[in-house]
Amino acid sequence: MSLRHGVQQENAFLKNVFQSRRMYLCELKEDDDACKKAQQTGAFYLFHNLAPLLQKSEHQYLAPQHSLLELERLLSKFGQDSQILEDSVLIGCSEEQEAWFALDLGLNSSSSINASLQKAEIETALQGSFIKLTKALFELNVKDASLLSTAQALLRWHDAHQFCSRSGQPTKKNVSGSKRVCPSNNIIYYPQVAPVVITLVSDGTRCLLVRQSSFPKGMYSALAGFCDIGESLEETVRREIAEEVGLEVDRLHYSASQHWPFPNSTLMIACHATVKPGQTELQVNLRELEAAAWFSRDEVATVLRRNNPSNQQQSGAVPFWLPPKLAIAHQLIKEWVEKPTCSPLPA
Ligand SMILES: NC(=O)c1ccc[n+]([C@@H]2O[C@H](COP(=O)([O-])OP(=O)(O)OC[C@H]3O[C@@H](n4cnc5c(N)ncnc54)[C@H](O)[C@@H]3O)[C@@H](O)[C@H]2O)c1
Ligand SMILES: [Mg+2]
Repeated sequence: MSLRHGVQQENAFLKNVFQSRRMYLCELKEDDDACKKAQQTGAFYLFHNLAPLLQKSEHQYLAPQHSLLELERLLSKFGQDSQILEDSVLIGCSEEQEAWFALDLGLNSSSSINASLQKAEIETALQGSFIKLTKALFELNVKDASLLSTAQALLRWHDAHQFCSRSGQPTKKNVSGSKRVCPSNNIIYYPQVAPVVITLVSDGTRCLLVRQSSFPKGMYSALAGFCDIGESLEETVRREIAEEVGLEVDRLHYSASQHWPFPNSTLMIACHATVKPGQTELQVNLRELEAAAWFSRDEVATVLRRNNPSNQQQSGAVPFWLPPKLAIAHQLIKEWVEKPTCSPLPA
């Protein structure tokens, strides 16, 4: 077998695995019986008031999985019936089609008659701790960070959408948690995503970094803003940049996107934008930003190389730091530093 043929076969195999995983997830989302069956052999990630159960291992957190049987034993140990399991949501599946679910033991949902379980007691029983995602996200591996972010967003959405906004009646979740339905009028509610554009603005030689007062001390990032209803992404980019720093965008191009769990789960759409040389004077909107400034490629490259606030405090040499690797702002900034001459598309 030639090398090329071998690579083609492997690619075809990977494509099949990906395809069958997608099809399986699609079936579980819509088919309540299939999803209930998948719970029997599936794995559960646990939360308490939207904080995931984690175990500390050396320099990172691990997210333990539990089987349905283990959960039923846990609930019975605490004198709870297993009705709370109906609140679990489907968050993904393995290549071997083991379905993954998330369940919050601390939220009092309408479908659960159980009082929320005591956090400390569960932590002791499961040898872990419920840790806020804001604290743990950057110490998780990429797969767990993504799964737990999705899980938290879905659990939060269900917790906040238990009643129909038309009839006021309780809505009912399907088994997978991909929707809720109002039994009195059949209105279907689907989990919502708020789109946000995040843009790294450049004048060709420098990039614009900004600070909000809510950012950790010393951290600068790219400029971000929520899409208004009726806007295209391009319109949002132009409006946000005009509103926050008073600049006019010349060209922009799309880079990548990311689900972001903070503060309430958004879809971050990342772009690069350029302004015309000579039109770089900033009018910083101090209601939105604490500071905004142009930084040279060398300054940004230096900070990227040693991007850890504590390192910088020790040396005292670098006055600011950038978002961590997992954040799409970091990727945008890295792209700009590494590909200074990438040609922008017309907006
Ligand atoms: N992943 C990353 O790298 C990264 C980097 C920077 C910012 N962010 C995220 O981008 C998001 C938006 O940035 P921003 O705060 O500059 O946005 P912004 O400039 O639009 O300002 C926020 C304000 O927009 C209004 N708003 C409009 N629609 C909203 C909605 N659906 N939800 C909440 N507020 C809404 C509110 O008044 C809010 O105070 C933040 O949630 C932040 O966490 C992510
Ligand atoms: Mg903003």
